Amino acid sequence: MTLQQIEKLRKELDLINDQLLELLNRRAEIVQQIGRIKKENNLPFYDPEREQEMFEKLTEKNSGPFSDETIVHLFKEIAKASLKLQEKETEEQLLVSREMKKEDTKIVVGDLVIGGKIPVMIAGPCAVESREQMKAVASELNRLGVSFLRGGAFKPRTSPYSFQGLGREGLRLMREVADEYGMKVVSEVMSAEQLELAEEYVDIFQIGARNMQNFELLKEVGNAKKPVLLKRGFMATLEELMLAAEYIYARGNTQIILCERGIRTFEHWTRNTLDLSAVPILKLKTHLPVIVDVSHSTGRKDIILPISKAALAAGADGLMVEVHNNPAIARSDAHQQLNLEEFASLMEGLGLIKKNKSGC
Ligand SMILES: O=C(O)C(=O)C[C@]1(C(=O)O)C=C[C@@H](O)C=C1
Repeated sequence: MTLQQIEKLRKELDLINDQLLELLNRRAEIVQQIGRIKKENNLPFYDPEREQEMFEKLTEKNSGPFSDETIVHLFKEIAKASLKLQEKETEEQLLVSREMKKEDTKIVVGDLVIGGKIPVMIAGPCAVESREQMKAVASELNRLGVSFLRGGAFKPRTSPYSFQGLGREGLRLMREVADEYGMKVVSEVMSAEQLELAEEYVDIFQIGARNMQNFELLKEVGNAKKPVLLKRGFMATLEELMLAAEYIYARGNTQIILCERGIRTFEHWTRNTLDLSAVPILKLKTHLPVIVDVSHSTGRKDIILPISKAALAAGADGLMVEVHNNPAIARSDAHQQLNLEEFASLMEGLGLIKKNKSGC
C-alpha cells in the first residue's frame, strides 16, 4: 500500500518535472533573446541589480515550505546557468571559434605550413646578440631541418636595466642569417612603431605574454599582412586568450598561431606552470594552430624532452625552444637556453629531424 502511494506521488512529481522542464527551457529562450539584445547594445550580460530585484519579488511571494534562502539559492543557480547560456552563445559566435569554422586553420609561410600534419619547431636564442651567435645557431638548426628561426630584437625585460635587445640592427642581422639558410624569422614586437619597423624583416610577428591584452597592439597586428604568434599571458585564462585572438582575427588577419607558455602559480620548481590542458582545449574551442613554448613554461632544460613529448602528445602543432650557441654567456635567459648539442639530442629524442627536413 505504502509503495503504491509513493508510486502515485512520484507520477505527480514526474508531471511537475515535465512542467518545470518546459518552463525552464522557455525561460532559457527568453534569456537568450535578452542576451542577444545586450550583445547588440554592448551591455554586460551579468546584471546583479536585476537578479536582486528578482529574488526580492520571489521571497515576497514565497509561502513555503521552501525557505526564502532555499528559493534564492535555487533561483541564483537558474540565473547563473542563464548567464552561461548567454556567454556561450557569444563564444560560439567568435570568429576564432570551432563553431564558426570546422576545419583547422593552416598557416602558410612560403613553402612551410604550421597546423599541418607535421609539428613544426621554432627555435633560436632568447635575444639576437651578434652575427656570430645567429650564424652558429642558424647553421645547426638548418642542419637539423628546422625552418623557423626565433630571436628577440625588442626584449620585454622585467628590469629596465636588463639587456633590451639590439632593435632594428638585431632584426637586420637575423633576416640576413635566416636568408642565408632559407629560414623564416619569428620575432616579438611590443608596439605599433616596432611592428612597422619589423615588417621588413620578419615572417611571423610574435606578441609576447605581457602584451596579450595590449588591445591597441592586437588591433595593429590585426591589420598586418603577416602571421601572428600570440602567446598566452601568464595570468590569462584560455577564454581571454581566445578573445585576444579575436581582436586580431576580427581586423582581418586570420593567420594566428596560439602559444601556451605557462601560467603563474605557487609552484617554484618551474619558471611557470605549463598548462598542457590548454592544448586540447584550445584545439576543441578554436580552429587555430596551437604551439607550446617549452623553454619559458618550464624555465629548465632537464625536463625539456618529456615536456616536449607531452606537448606533442596533447596535440600541439609545434614547439618553441630557446637555443644558444653558448648559453653560459647569453645576455638573457642563460639558464634555460639549450646549447647546440642539447638541442640536437632534443630533436633526435622527438624524432623530428627527418620530419622537419622533409618540409612541414
Ligand atoms: O534580465 C536580464 O537582464 C537577464 O539577462 C536574465 C537574467 C536571468 O536569468 O534572470 C540572467 C542574467 C542576469 O544577470 C540577470 C538576469
